[in-house]
Amino acid sequence: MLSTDIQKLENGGTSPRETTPFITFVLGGPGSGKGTQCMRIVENFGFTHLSAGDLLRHEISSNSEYAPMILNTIKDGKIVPSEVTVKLLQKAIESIDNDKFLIDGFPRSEENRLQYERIIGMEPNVVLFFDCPQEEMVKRVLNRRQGRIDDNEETVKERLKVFMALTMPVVDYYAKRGKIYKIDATGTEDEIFARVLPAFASLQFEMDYLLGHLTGHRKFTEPCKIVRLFLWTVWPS
Ligand SMILES: Nc1ncnc2c1ncn2[C@@H]1O[C@H](COP(=O)(O)OP(=O)(O)OP(=O)(O)O)[C@@H](O)[C@H]1O
Ligand SMILES: Nc1ccn([C@@H]2O[C@H](COP(=O)(O)O)[C@@H](O)[C@H]2O)c(=O)n1
Repeated sequence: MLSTDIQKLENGGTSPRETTPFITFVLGGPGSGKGTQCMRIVENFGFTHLSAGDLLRHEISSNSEYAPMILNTIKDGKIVPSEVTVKLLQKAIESIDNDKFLIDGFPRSEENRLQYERIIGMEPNVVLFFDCPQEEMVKRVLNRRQGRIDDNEETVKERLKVFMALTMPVVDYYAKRGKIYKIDATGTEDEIFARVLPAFASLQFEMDYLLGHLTGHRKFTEPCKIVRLFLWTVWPS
């Protein structure tokens, strides 16, 4: 039996949320600092952090029927089949009482993205992309020392290949749709967070409006987006 009741979800077991949550996808290569910056965004902006990698690692440690497949896929630096990852995300989103989510390390491929759209049925509101040179990412991964099975030279090489071949097309897709906030992920954690802050500051009004924390008319949504993009253009970091 799955720890996450994937089967139950396939049968429509979990009740849908009443409000549409504000979804931020967080992308970047291995070791680019996504998880580190997500923790700070959570502290400052009240998001719930859902790391796709953590959800998959949780499946391994809870010995679900998918555990051996997920373990081998992570060990090889490849991508777990999208239906598994999306069901885990769906279950988490539907069971957590918050209306703002940071979905970290997802979508890793066009297949991930399409499966998410098919099952969850909505687009992300914004996508943060942590842009980091490969040699810096490798250095950070090899210094992480948290006992991760994929933090070794061989797997990180494969993860970088997968990132360039499968994840970058997703970044390009969202860039074309005007949803990408590209963050220079070099420097100290503080310096990087100082670049993240203006992105969320410029989104605050739109988030509050969309989530019904402000009163007003729906026609304000488009002007909000224009103001947000303007602020981001003149003051990106
Ligand atoms: N700006 C930084 N400078 C140096 N080290 C950093 C910086 N930001 C994060 N790190 C460290 O680099 C390692 C990788 O960071 P983190 O886990 O946040 O990256 P990630 O993008 O979530 O990685 P992955 O996709 O592999 O899970 C961690 O050990 C973290 O403490
Ligand atoms: N959408 C995803 C996310 C992750 N994986 C697998 O987990 C590994 C670790 O992910 P992190 O985000 O914690 O770095 C990753 O290399 C993949 O093997 C996945 O398949 N799909």
